[in-house]
Amino acid sequence: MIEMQNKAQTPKNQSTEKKTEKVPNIYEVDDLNLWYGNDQALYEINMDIPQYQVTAIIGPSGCGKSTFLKTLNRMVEMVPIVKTTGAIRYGDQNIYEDKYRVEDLRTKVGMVFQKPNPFPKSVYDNVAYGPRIHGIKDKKTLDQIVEKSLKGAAIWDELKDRLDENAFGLSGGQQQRVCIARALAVEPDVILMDEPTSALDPISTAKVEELIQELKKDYSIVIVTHNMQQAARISDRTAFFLNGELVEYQETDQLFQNPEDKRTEDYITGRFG
Ligand SMILES: Nc1ncnc2c1ncn2[C@@H]1O[C@H](COP(=O)(O)OP(=O)(O)OP(=O)(O)O)[C@@H](O)[C@H]1O
Repeated sequence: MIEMQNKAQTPKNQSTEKKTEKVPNIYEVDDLNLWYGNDQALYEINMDIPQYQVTAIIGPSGCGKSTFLKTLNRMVEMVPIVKTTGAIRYGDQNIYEDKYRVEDLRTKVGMVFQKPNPFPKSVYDNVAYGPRIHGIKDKKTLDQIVEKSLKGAAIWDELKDRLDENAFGLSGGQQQRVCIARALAVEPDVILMDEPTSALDPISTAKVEELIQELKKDYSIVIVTHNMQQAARISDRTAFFLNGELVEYQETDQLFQNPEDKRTEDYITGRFG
């Protein structure tokens, strides 16, 4: 557990008191190891991820950032040669236990990828996709979900008159916010983001960063980023990975201003990576 200003004890959408309390964790990662075939990509990762905060994962290319992110929704298992040991607790359950239903996890954990990946469908159908899969057919309910999700992704005003247009016709920044709306539409608890702004221009990047700050009131966010300035701007806690190890995990200000590990210092001062 982490001592810091609490934003998490209150239910969603309620104002939060500023007081120092323990922040509950959304995930607790215990001794996680991961191999692709014989190659180990993650080593003994222990990490508590706090609820209703932004947790950034930084580190040089190939250090295991995306792999780690994809362990949090078990998407990493889509690679058949993957093997893991250890545990990731979500709530009171280990999501790597045989009996855990991965479908349950998928409704609670949304994911946004590096390149905007809308479906070749209308804006409306992109956002309504998840709810429809979950059996919602009523048009009025779907209309409400689409509006709420696009508002949540700060793109309703831009798109409310273009809901029938193909999402492929939108700008990259708009596409990415539609993808965020698509993730929000199934009302997840967590949003995993894998370099969500690396394909965007600076203005769209600023919009998505602003949006992330809004979203953390209602969602727990874990974001992989190559961009250290971005991690410093938007995250509450930052984890520095190197060669598959979690070298340092701190409150973001502390990690960037006063890192404990020499390797972290070398990385954030640009000595490698
Ligand atoms: N599908 C896969 N099959 C085999 N090895 C993989 C696979 N995906 C990743 N790896 C290996 O696992 C290690 C970690 O890769 P990962 O993509 O998680 O790193 P990363 O830090 O996200 O890198 P980048 O910043 O370049 O995206 C690398 O050595 C990579 O080659």
